[in-house]
Amino acid sequence: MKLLVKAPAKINLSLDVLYKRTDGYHELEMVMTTVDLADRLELELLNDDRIVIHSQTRFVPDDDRNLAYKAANLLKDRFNIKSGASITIEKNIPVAAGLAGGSSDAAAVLRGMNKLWDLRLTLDELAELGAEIGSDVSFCVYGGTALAKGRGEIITPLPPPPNCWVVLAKPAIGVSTAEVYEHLNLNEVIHPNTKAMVDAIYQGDYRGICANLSNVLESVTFKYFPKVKHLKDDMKRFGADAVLMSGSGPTVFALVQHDSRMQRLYNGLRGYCHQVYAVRLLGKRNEFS
Ligand SMILES: C[C@@](CO)(OP(=O)(O)O)[C@H](O)COP(=O)(O)OP(=O)(O)OC[C@H]1O[C@@H](n2ccc(N)nc2=O)[C@H](O)[C@@H]1O
Ligand SMILES: Nc1ncnc2c1ncn2[C@@H]1O[C@H](COP(=O)(O)OP(=O)(O)O)[C@@H](O)[C@H]1O
Repeated sequence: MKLLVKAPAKINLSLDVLYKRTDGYHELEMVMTTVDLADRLELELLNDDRIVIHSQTRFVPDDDRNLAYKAANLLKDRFNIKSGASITIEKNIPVAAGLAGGSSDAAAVLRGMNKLWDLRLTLDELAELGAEIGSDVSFCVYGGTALAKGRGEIITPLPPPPNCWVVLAKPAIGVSTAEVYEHLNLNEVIHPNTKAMVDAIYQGDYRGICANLSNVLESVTFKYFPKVKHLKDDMKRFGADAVLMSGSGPTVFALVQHDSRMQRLYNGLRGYCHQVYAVRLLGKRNEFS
Protein backbone atom coordinates (compact mmCIF):
# COMPACT_ATOMS: atom_id res chain seq x y z
CA MET A 1 0.00 0.00 0.00
CA LYS A 2 1.36 3.43 -1.00
CA LEU A 3 0.50 6.88 0.29
CA LEU A 4 1.47 10.26 -1.16
CA VAL A 5 1.87 13.15 1.30
CA LYS A 6 2.73 16.80 0.74
CA ALA A 7 5.12 18.62 3.05
CA PRO A 8 4.82 22.41 2.61
CA ALA A 9 7.44 24.96 3.58
CA LYS A 10 6.78 27.54 6.30
CA ILE A 11 7.73 31.18 6.61
CA ASN A 12 7.98 33.18 9.86
CA LEU A 13 5.85 36.34 9.64
CA SER A 14 7.30 37.36 12.99
CA LEU A 15 9.96 35.80 15.19
CA ASP A 16 10.77 37.02 18.68
CA VAL A 17 13.25 35.53 21.14
CA LEU A 18 12.24 36.29 24.73
CA TYR A 19 15.12 34.74 26.67
CA LYS A 20 17.62 31.89 26.78
CA ARG A 21 16.35 28.96 28.81
CA THR A 22 18.28 26.81 31.24
CA ASP A 23 17.98 23.81 28.84
CA GLY A 24 19.98 25.77 26.22
CA TYR A 25 16.97 26.45 23.96
CA HIS A 26 15.48 29.92 23.46
CA GLU A 27 11.97 30.86 24.50
CA LEU A 28 10.19 32.05 21.35
CA GLU A 29 7.08 33.83 20.14
CA MET A 30 6.62 33.28 16.42
CA VAL A 31 3.85 33.67 13.87
CA MET A 32 4.25 31.04 11.19
CA THR A 33 2.33 30.19 8.02
CA THR A 34 2.64 27.58 5.27
CA VAL A 35 3.32 28.42 1.63
CA ASP A 36 2.61 26.50 -1.56
CA LEU A 37 6.15 25.20 -2.03
CA ALA A 38 6.20 21.57 -0.97
CA ASP A 39 8.23 18.39 -0.86
CA ARG A 40 6.34 15.28 -1.96
CA LEU A 41 6.77 12.04 -0.09
CA GLU A 42 5.75 8.57 -1.18
CA LEU A 43 5.29 6.21 1.77
CA GLU A 44 5.02 2.45 1.47
CA LEU A 45 4.87 -0.39 4.01
CA LEU A 46 7.71 -2.91 3.97
CA ASN A 47 7.37 -6.47 5.21
CA ASP A 48 10.79 -6.43 6.86
CA ASP A 49 11.87 -4.28 9.79
CA ARG A 50 13.79 -1.54 7.92
CA ILE A 51 13.13 2.15 7.33
CA VAL A 52 14.54 3.03 3.93
CA ILE A 53 14.98 6.60 2.65
CA HIS A 54 15.20 7.33 -1.08
CA SER A 55 16.19 10.87 -2.00
CA GLN A 56 17.74 12.31 -5.14
CA THR A 57 19.15 15.38 -3.33
CA ARG A 58 22.76 15.14 -2.31
CA PHE A 59 22.33 17.73 0.49
CA VAL A 60 19.91 15.48 2.37
CA PRO A 61 21.12 12.39 4.28
CA ASP A 62 19.52 9.08 3.24
CA ASP A 63 20.11 7.36 6.58
CA ASP A 64 19.01 7.70 10.21
CA ARG A 65 20.07 11.39 10.22
CA ASN A 66 17.16 12.21 7.91
CA LEU A 67 14.32 13.83 9.88
CA ALA A 68 11.82 11.72 7.90
CA TYR A 69 13.64 8.58 9.09
CA LYS A 70 13.60 9.87 12.67
CA ALA A 71 9.83 10.41 12.46
CA ALA A 72 9.08 6.89 11.19
CA ASN A 73 11.51 5.39 13.70
CA LEU A 74 9.92 7.27 16.59
CA LEU A 75 6.45 5.88 15.76
CA LYS A 76 7.89 2.40 15.22
CA ASP A 77 9.67 2.38 18.60
CA ARG A 78 6.88 4.02 20.57
CA PHE A 79 4.14 1.72 19.26
CA ASN A 80 6.23 -1.43 18.89
CA ILE A 81 5.58 -1.76 15.16
CA LYS A 82 7.12 -4.76 13.41
CA SER A 83 6.78 -3.73 9.76
CA GLY A 84 9.10 -1.27 8.04
CA ALA A 85 8.62 1.69 5.71
CA SER A 86 10.02 2.95 2.44
CA ILE A 87 10.08 6.76 2.22
CA THR A 88 10.80 8.44 -1.12
CA ILE A 89 11.38 12.19 -0.84
CA GLU A 90 10.97 14.50 -3.82
CA LYS A 91 12.81 17.53 -2.45
CA ASN A 92 11.44 20.84 -3.77
CA ILE A 93 12.06 23.01 -0.67
CA PRO A 94 15.62 24.38 -0.53
CA VAL A 95 17.66 22.66 2.20
CA ALA A 96 18.90 24.50 5.33
CA ALA A 97 17.05 27.58 4.15
CA GLY A 98 14.93 28.69 7.12
CA LEU A 99 11.86 27.12 5.48
CA ALA A 100 11.58 24.00 7.72
CA GLY A 101 11.83 21.56 4.82
CA GLY A 102 13.23 18.75 6.98
CA SER A 103 10.73 19.42 9.78
CA SER A 104 7.87 19.37 7.29
CA ASP A 105 9.08 16.05 5.85
CA ALA A 106 9.13 14.64 9.39
CA ALA A 107 5.61 15.95 10.04
CA ALA A 108 4.35 14.47 6.76
CA VAL A 109 5.81 11.09 7.74
CA LEU A 110 4.10 11.29 11.16
CA ARG A 111 0.74 12.04 9.49
CA GLY A 112 1.21 9.50 6.70
CA MET A 113 2.58 6.59 8.74
CA ASN A 114 -0.18 7.22 11.32
CA LYS A 115 -2.55 6.19 8.51
CA LEU A 116 -0.47 3.36 7.01
CA TRP A 117 0.22 1.78 10.41
CA ASP A 118 -3.40 2.49 11.45
CA LEU A 119 -2.31 4.11 14.73
CA ARG A 120 -5.31 6.47 14.96
CA LEU A 121 -3.32 9.18 16.73
CA THR A 122 -4.82 12.68 16.78
CA LEU A 123 -3.00 15.68 15.29
CA ASP A 124 -2.33 16.88 18.85
CA GLU A 125 -0.69 13.55 19.71
CA LEU A 126 1.36 13.63 16.50
CA ALA A 127 2.42 17.22 17.23
CA GLU A 128 3.57 16.20 20.72
CA LEU A 129 5.66 13.39 19.23
CA GLY A 130 6.98 15.81 16.58
CA ALA A 131 8.47 18.04 19.27
CA GLU A 132 10.86 15.19 20.13
CA ILE A 133 12.30 15.40 16.60
CA GLY A 134 12.71 19.19 16.26
CA SER A 135 11.27 22.49 17.46
CA ASP A 136 9.46 23.26 14.17
CA VAL A 137 7.92 19.80 13.67
CA SER A 138 4.82 20.39 15.84
CA PHE A 139 3.82 23.42 13.76
CA CYS A 140 4.39 21.42 10.56
CA VAL A 141 2.09 18.62 11.79
CA TYR A 142 -0.83 21.10 11.80
CA GLY A 143 0.35 23.44 9.04
CA GLY A 144 -1.77 26.50 8.34
CA THR A 145 -1.12 29.64 10.35
CA ALA A 146 -0.25 29.67 14.05
CA LEU A 147 1.33 31.43 16.97
CA ALA A 148 4.17 29.23 18.21
CA LYS A 149 5.59 29.60 21.72
CA GLY A 150 7.95 27.69 24.00
CA ARG A 151 10.84 26.45 21.89
CA GLY A 152 8.36 26.44 18.99
CA GLU A 153 6.20 23.47 19.99
CA ILE A 154 3.31 25.23 21.79
CA ILE A 155 0.90 25.95 18.97
CA THR A 156 -2.16 28.22 18.92
CA PRO A 157 -3.98 28.19 15.57
CA LEU A 158 -4.68 31.46 13.76
CA PRO A 159 -6.92 32.18 10.78
CA PRO A 160 -5.27 32.27 7.34
CA PRO A 161 -3.85 35.67 6.34
CA PRO A 162 -5.33 37.44 3.29
CA ASN A 163 -4.22 35.85 0.05
CA CYS A 164 -1.09 37.20 -1.58
CA TRP A 165 2.04 36.16 -3.48
CA VAL A 166 5.15 35.14 -1.61
CA VAL A 167 8.39 35.54 -3.57
CA LEU A 168 11.18 33.54 -1.93
CA ALA A 169 14.87 34.05 -2.69
CA LYS A 170 17.50 31.69 -1.27
CA PRO A 171 21.12 32.80 -1.72
CA ALA A 172 23.83 30.13 -1.97
CA ILE A 173 24.86 30.49 1.68
CA GLY A 174 24.83 27.88 4.43
CA VAL A 175 23.48 29.13 7.77
CA SER A 176 23.56 27.04 10.96
CA THR A 177 20.43 27.58 13.07
CA ALA A 178 22.29 26.64 16.26
CA GLU A 179 25.04 29.21 15.54
CA VAL A 180 22.53 31.97 14.78
CA TYR A 181 20.83 31.43 18.15
CA GLU A 182 24.22 31.24 19.85
CA HIS A 183 25.35 34.61 18.46
CA LEU A 184 22.12 36.45 19.24
CA ASN A 185 22.67 39.35 21.63
CA LEU A 186 19.41 39.71 23.51
CA ASN A 187 20.41 43.11 24.92
CA GLU A 188 20.49 44.59 21.42
CA VAL A 189 17.38 43.18 19.75
CA ILE A 190 14.33 45.23 18.83
CA HIS A 191 11.40 42.97 19.69
CA PRO A 192 8.57 42.49 17.18
CA ASN A 193 5.04 43.50 18.13
CA THR A 194 3.64 39.97 18.05
CA LYS A 195 0.21 41.09 19.29
CA ALA A 196 -0.10 43.60 16.45
CA MET A 197 0.76 40.82 13.95
CA VAL A 198 -1.81 38.46 15.47
CA ASP A 199 -4.46 41.23 15.48
CA ALA A 200 -3.70 42.07 11.84
CA ILE A 201 -4.16 38.40 10.91
CA TYR A 202 -7.49 38.21 12.79
CA GLN A 203 -8.65 41.37 11.01
CA GLY A 204 -7.51 40.19 7.56
CA ASP A 205 -5.47 43.40 7.46
CA TYR A 206 -2.83 42.87 4.75
CA ARG A 207 -1.19 46.26 5.35
CA GLY A 208 -1.02 45.56 9.08
CA ILE A 209 0.69 42.23 8.39
CA CYS A 210 3.20 43.94 6.09
CA ALA A 211 3.87 46.67 8.67
CA ASN A 212 4.58 44.14 11.44
CA LEU A 213 6.86 41.67 9.64
CA SER A 214 9.83 41.32 12.00
CA ASN A 215 12.48 38.71 12.86
CA VAL A 216 15.10 39.24 15.59
CA LEU A 217 17.39 36.61 14.01
CA GLU A 218 17.96 38.95 11.03
CA SER A 219 20.44 40.93 13.13
CA VAL A 220 22.74 37.89 13.47
CA THR A 221 22.47 36.49 9.93
CA PHE A 222 22.86 39.97 8.35
CA LYS A 223 26.00 40.57 10.43
CA TYR A 224 27.74 37.37 9.35
CA PHE A 225 26.29 37.29 5.80
CA PRO A 226 25.81 40.91 4.58
CA LYS A 227 24.70 39.48 1.20
CA VAL A 228 21.41 38.49 2.82
CA LYS A 229 20.79 42.09 3.94
CA HIS A 230 21.61 43.35 0.43
CA LEU A 231 19.15 40.83 -0.99
CA LYS A 232 16.45 42.15 1.35
CA ASP A 233 17.19 45.75 0.28
CA ASP A 234 17.06 44.76 -3.40
CA MET A 235 13.71 43.00 -2.95
CA LYS A 236 12.27 46.18 -1.42
CA ARG A 237 13.60 48.20 -4.38
CA PHE A 238 12.06 45.74 -6.87
CA GLY A 239 8.60 46.69 -5.54
CA ALA A 240 7.76 44.25 -2.72
CA ASP A 241 5.02 45.35 -0.30
CA ALA A 242 7.16 44.01 2.59
CA VAL A 243 10.25 41.81 2.97
CA LEU A 244 11.63 39.59 5.76
CA MET A 245 14.16 36.84 6.33
CA SER A 246 12.51 33.52 7.25
CA GLY A 247 13.67 31.69 10.39
CA SER A 248 17.44 31.70 10.77
CA GLY A 249 17.77 32.35 7.04
CA PRO A 250 19.23 32.70 4.54
CA THR A 251 15.93 32.72 2.57
CA VAL A 252 14.34 36.15 2.27
CA PHE A 253 10.67 36.40 1.31
CA ALA A 254 8.60 39.25 -0.09
CA LEU A 255 4.84 39.70 0.13
CA VAL A 256 3.08 41.22 -2.90
CA GLN A 257 -0.58 41.41 -3.81
CA HIS A 258 -0.52 42.33 -7.49
CA ASP A 259 0.42 39.81 -10.20
CA SER A 260 2.39 42.40 -12.20
CA ARG A 261 4.53 43.35 -9.20
CA MET A 262 5.13 39.69 -8.38
CA GLN A 263 6.34 39.14 -11.96
CA ARG A 264 8.64 42.17 -11.83
CA LEU A 265 10.14 41.02 -8.55
CA TYR A 266 10.54 37.43 -9.72
CA ASN A 267 12.20 38.45 -13.00
CA GLY A 268 14.44 40.97 -11.25
CA LEU A 269 15.71 38.37 -8.77
CA ARG A 270 16.21 35.46 -11.13
CA GLY A 271 19.18 37.17 -12.71
CA TYR A 272 21.44 36.93 -9.70
CA CYS A 273 19.90 34.91 -6.91
CA HIS A 274 20.55 31.18 -6.60
CA GLN A 275 16.98 29.91 -6.08
CA VAL A 276 13.85 32.02 -6.60
CA TYR A 277 10.19 30.93 -6.24
CA ALA A 278 6.86 32.74 -6.58
CA VAL A 279 4.15 30.88 -4.67
CA ARG A 280 0.84 31.57 -2.92
CA LEU A 281 0.32 31.60 0.83
CA LEU A 282 -1.49 28.43 1.93
CA GLY A 283 -2.31 29.62 5.43
CA LYS A 284 -5.10 27.08 6.14
CA ARG A 285 -4.66 23.95 8.24
CA ASN A 286 -4.50 20.59 6.52
CA GLU A 287 -5.05 21.53 2.93
CA PHE A 288 -2.27 19.08 2.32
CA SER A 289 -2.75 15.87 4.29
C1 LIG B 1 14.80 29.34 13.57
C2 LIG B 1 13.58 28.51 13.33
C3 LIG B 1 12.34 29.43 13.35
O1 LIG B 1 11.19 28.77 12.89
O2 LIG B 1 13.52 27.86 12.09
P1 LIG B 1 14.59 27.49 10.90
O3 LIG B 1 15.45 28.64 10.56
O4 LIG B 1 15.38 26.31 11.42
O5 LIG B 1 13.70 27.09 9.75
C4 LIG B 1 13.39 27.46 14.47
O6 LIG B 1 13.38 28.07 15.73
C5 LIG B 1 14.40 26.35 14.46
O7 LIG B 1 13.72 25.15 14.57
P2 LIG B 1 14.42 23.73 14.28
O8 LIG B 1 15.31 23.83 13.09
O9 LIG B 1 13.33 22.70 14.26
O10 LIG B 1 15.30 23.62 15.57
P3 LIG B 1 15.90 22.38 16.35
O11 LIG B 1 16.36 21.33 15.38
O12 LIG B 1 14.98 21.98 17.45
O13 LIG B 1 17.17 23.08 17.03
C6 LIG B 1 18.33 23.42 16.32
C7 LIG B 1 19.17 24.27 17.25
O14 LIG B 1 18.63 25.61 17.28
C8 LIG B 1 18.71 26.15 18.60
N1 LIG B 1 17.34 26.48 19.06
C9 LIG B 1 16.24 26.01 18.40
C10 LIG B 1 14.99 26.36 18.83
C11 LIG B 1 14.87 27.18 19.97
N2 LIG B 1 13.67 27.54 20.44
N3 LIG B 1 15.97 27.63 20.61
C12 LIG B 1 17.20 27.29 20.18
O15 LIG B 1 18.21 27.73 20.76
C13 LIG B 1 19.38 25.09 19.47
O16 LIG B 1 20.75 25.40 19.48
C14 LIG B 1 19.16 23.80 18.69
O17 LIG B 1 20.17 22.88 18.92
N1 LIG C 1 14.30 15.42 5.08
C1 LIG C 1 15.20 16.40 5.19
N2 LIG C 1 15.11 17.49 4.40
C2 LIG C 1 16.00 18.51 4.53
N3 LIG C 1 17.03 18.51 5.39
C3 LIG C 1 17.17 17.46 6.21
C4 LIG C 1 16.26 16.37 6.14
N4 LIG C 1 16.64 15.50 7.08
C5 LIG C 1 17.72 16.00 7.70
N5 LIG C 1 18.06 17.18 7.17
C6 LIG C 1 19.17 18.03 7.64
O1 LIG C 1 18.58 19.08 8.42
C7 LIG C 1 19.25 20.31 8.22
C8 LIG C 1 18.23 21.46 8.20
O2 LIG C 1 17.45 21.34 7.08
P1 LIG C 1 16.06 22.11 6.76
O3 LIG C 1 14.95 21.55 7.56
O4 LIG C 1 15.91 22.05 5.27
O5 LIG C 1 16.37 23.61 7.14
P2 LIG C 1 15.89 24.68 8.20
O6 LIG C 1 16.06 24.06 9.57
O7 LIG C 1 16.80 25.83 7.97
O8 LIG C 1 14.49 25.05 7.92
C9 LIG C 1 20.05 20.16 6.93
O9 LIG C 1 21.39 20.44 7.22
C10 LIG C 1 19.88 18.72 6.48
O10 LIG C 1 21.09 18.06 6.22
